[in-house]
Amino acid sequence: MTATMTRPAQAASASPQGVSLTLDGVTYRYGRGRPGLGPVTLHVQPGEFLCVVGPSGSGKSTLLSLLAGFLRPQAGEIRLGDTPVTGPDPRLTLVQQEPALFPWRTVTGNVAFGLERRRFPRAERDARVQETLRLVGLEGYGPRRVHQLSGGQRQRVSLARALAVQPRLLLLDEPFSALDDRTRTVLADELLGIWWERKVTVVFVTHNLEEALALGQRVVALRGGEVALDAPARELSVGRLREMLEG
Ligand SMILES: Nc1ncnc2c1ncn2[C@@H]1O[C@H](COP(=O)(O)OP(=O)(O)OP(=O)(O)O)[C@@H](O)[C@H]1O
Repeated sequence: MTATMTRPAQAASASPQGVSLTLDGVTYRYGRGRPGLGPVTLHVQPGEFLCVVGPSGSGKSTLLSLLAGFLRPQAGEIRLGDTPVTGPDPRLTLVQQEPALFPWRTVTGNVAFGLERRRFPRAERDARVQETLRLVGLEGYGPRRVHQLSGGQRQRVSLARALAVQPRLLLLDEPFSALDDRTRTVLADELLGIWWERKVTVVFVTHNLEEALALGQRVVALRGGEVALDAPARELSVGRLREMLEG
């Protein structure tokens, strides 16, 4: 990443919309060998912005799949607030590396998708779509088709779709890695603004150590499915993180 990002100085403060996230001895095994993840114990505060880094195969995707409720841990428990996560949970949404948008729908249709599924009344749905498009800088793009958009704009739509339902936990899986450096920096900066405005809890997975340090209040590094490091971003450097991950 080339340009600098300006992180709001403080954690999201008064009455965050975000919910706390707790992993208590969470373990997931794909087969008989070593666990793909775990055991992992971790607590994320409401409104906190956590970045998760780690080399290929360290368990990042497994962690997100568990948080999203796509996988169920064989041991331990995941909780949002006080409630265990036992499957896909309406309080959280996931933004993936490749925006999985519906090409036959307009931008509005894509952003409205989650609201339709949750049976929001038409007027509220329309208002939320407009508000969310403004939030991601796509005001006026509603009638466009997805194929008329750039990669960065498509990822904005994906982010808008995730935000429109006003999640209390936002999961992001390498959301900017397919974008060029400049677009990546602009979107990362905007994500920070959105986090600040919405006060949502964020878990952001990335390979990019600079991105993790620029965005996260706190960084967790996974190695071999376990937490190798968990520290405030301000106490870390790219060099220290690299050493930890390679060591
Ligand atoms: N479907 C699967 N079947 C068997 N083992 C798997 C499966 N998916 C992941 N694993 C194993 O679980 C471990 C963690 O993988 P995971 O995909 O979570 O890592 P990752 O950090 O997301 O990697 P990457 O950055 O390459 O996406 C690895 O050892 C991997 O080989």
